[in-house]
Amino acid sequence: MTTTDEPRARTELEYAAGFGNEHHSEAVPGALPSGRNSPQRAPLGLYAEQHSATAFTEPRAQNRRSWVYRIRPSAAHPRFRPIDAPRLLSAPVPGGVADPNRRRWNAPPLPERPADFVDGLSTIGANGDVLQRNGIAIHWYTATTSMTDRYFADADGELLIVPELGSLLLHTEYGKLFVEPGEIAVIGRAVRFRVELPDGRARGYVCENYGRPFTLPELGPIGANGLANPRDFLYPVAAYEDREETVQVVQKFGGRLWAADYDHSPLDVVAWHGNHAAYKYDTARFNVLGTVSYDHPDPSLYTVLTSPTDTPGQANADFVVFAPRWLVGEDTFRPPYYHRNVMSEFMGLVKGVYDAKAEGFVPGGASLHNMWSAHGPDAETFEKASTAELKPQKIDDTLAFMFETRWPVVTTEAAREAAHLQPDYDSVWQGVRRNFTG
Ligand SMILES: O=C(O)Cc1cc(O)ccc1O
Ligand SMILES: [Fe+2]
Repeated sequence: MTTTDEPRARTELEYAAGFGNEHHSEAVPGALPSGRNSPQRAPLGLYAEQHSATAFTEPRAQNRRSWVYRIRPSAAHPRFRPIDAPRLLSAPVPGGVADPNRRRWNAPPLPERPADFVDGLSTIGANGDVLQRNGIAIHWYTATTSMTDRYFADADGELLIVPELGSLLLHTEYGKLFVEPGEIAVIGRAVRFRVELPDGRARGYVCENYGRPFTLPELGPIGANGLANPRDFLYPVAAYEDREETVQVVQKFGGRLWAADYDHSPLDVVAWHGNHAAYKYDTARFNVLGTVSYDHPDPSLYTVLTSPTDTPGQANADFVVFAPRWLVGEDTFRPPYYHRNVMSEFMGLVKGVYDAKAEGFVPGGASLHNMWSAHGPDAETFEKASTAELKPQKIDDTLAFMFETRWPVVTTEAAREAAHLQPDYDSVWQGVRRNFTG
């Protein structure tokens, strides 16, 4: 197999910066036609092809499409056949239960048998409808082998990947992304890729977004800067595989996996331009804003990316990070308040301790507080935070995140029966004392 650049040290990969920019990149000089997208004959004998991630007619501010110049048009492939993937499910979840109970899981174990990124996808829950292009699915991935002769594409949604353990080298149609815990990657809908595991094993979370592509939230009165700044989103530069041998291409389509044997690599894009691709973001770059007076602001202030719906403010999914930050609120209960929320909240932990839970919410684990389910600090956290001296305090060495969504997350049987489900999550609030002095 020949590639444009053999695996290089992680830090040496090149990127192009800017969220949603009209990026352009060529792995071979002259591969990108100038002045038009589809010349009579594309340069270097390449085929021109458009990838439309939004309807042709969507407003400019939303429109996502890229032009790629590849060795063979994507159309050159044989028939797809369905393959089994019993743990990778879609909405509506078969046998799923919309459950008001709060759930918490420990980290899932890594597979004992070799499993690549696709084999290791296991669905926790989903909402909406995969065929209606609304809702999300939430998966864990646990992988112990790299994808070498196998490629994946998700026609059902874009993939927001949150690594918790081990780095990922994502070889995509648009080039390579190296992503490690603390960073996130988004693979655009239907972008073909394969996942290499530089550390030999990997675990993390995936939000499969069936709805509108993730975008940056509006900033309103915050102003022109802040939260996740557009220039910190990094896109790959073109890098192609020129490979003429049998490989398997797996696509997720309509909630099932389908496979076809190609006689070449689908990562044969020599040049591209556009704004539909894959990108990564380092959460350490998140400009955390908070109170400098009193009270605990709502966590929407920590939104990195949002997938909007037609109802303003009601996200299909928000991706929110609880990153290191200073707490300075005066006369304030500083951790997350007790609350009930019509939106549903799935949380994961990449590292450290989350400030609402003294213990039990562990890296690689997860919690689900569905629509209106009452939650908030555990007993120990309340005791400490309600009596602490309110000096400026740095929350450090931690990264929790939330996928917040307008519909309840319907859990899979596998998630409800998992050995790593904590049996008695409710008890974390049992010790909350009665303090009423009447
Ligand atoms: O439940 C959670 O821990 C997430 C959360 C955090 C916060 O700071 C305020 C509200 C909220 O739902
Ligand atoms: Fe919450």
